[in-house]
Amino acid sequence: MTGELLQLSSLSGGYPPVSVFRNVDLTIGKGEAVGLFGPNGHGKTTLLKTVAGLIDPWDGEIRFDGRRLNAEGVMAARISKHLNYDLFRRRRIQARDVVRAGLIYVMQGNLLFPEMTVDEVLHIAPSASRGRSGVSEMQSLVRDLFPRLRERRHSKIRYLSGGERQMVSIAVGLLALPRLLILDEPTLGLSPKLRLELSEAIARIRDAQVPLLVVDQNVEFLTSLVDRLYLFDHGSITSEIDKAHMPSHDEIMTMLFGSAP
Ligand SMILES: Nc1ncnc2c1ncn2[C@@H]1O[C@H](COP(=O)(O)OP(=O)(O)OP(=O)(O)O)[C@@H](O)[C@H]1O
Repeated sequence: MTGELLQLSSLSGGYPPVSVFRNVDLTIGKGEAVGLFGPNGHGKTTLLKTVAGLIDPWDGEIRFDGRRLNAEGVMAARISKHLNYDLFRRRRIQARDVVRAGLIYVMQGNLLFPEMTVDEVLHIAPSASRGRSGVSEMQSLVRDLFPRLRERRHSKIRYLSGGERQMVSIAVGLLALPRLLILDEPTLGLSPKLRLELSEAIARIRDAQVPLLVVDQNVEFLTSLVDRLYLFDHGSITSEIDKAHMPSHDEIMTMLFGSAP
């Protein structure tokens, strides 16, 4: 394995019995920032949740730093729709193992504990990085990136704006000392000013050498951020584009939809 951090090979999955993505081949090299762009509802989040160990893959391979994270073989059909599949069949991938390996997924929609304060949430985050060095450096990067969180440190999560919650979510991901940080729609639903603030913070995370996989609907943000961009359509990767050959917004729209809107 040469320099690959994440390697997905012929990965397929979905919500049984509905297939959502199929035969996905995707790699992220050490130190790389990679983007995934495509229409809504075509399976990007389902793919990311599968890589994060939240959903069992149906077929294919997830390798992280050369180590296989999912069990070998093809997932058999579900025996009964009335039974909890997880109760009688071993999971094919464990979210706990994925996190311990350093693959950290910041979900879409800021799923945080609403009754906890910012400080409380940020203090439990480093437990995922037990025994690894670099926590204080990461804490200092987080303080630099999101000074607003210091001002809001005694506030409960439920009282934060959408942008502030997104900052907390990304901060939690960083404090877990990711070897790869996956961000799912980090700028979704934010005002233009906050979107810019978040985009700049994510560019600084890239500059701090944290490998990234980012899904976002803002294609200009993605193309300026990443070393490589994958286009994703109807559950499959349709193109892989290098930074040196990055198309314009209109060209990407034409590649995906046949014409720019
Ligand atoms: N928990 C679920 N159970 C069953 N189907 C689901 C579930 N979550 C999502 N889906 C379906 O899976 C398909 C892919 O959704 P997914 O959220 O992965 O797409 P997406 O490309 O990330 O879109 P978006 O950008 O809107 O989140 C959609 O048809 C969606 O309705």
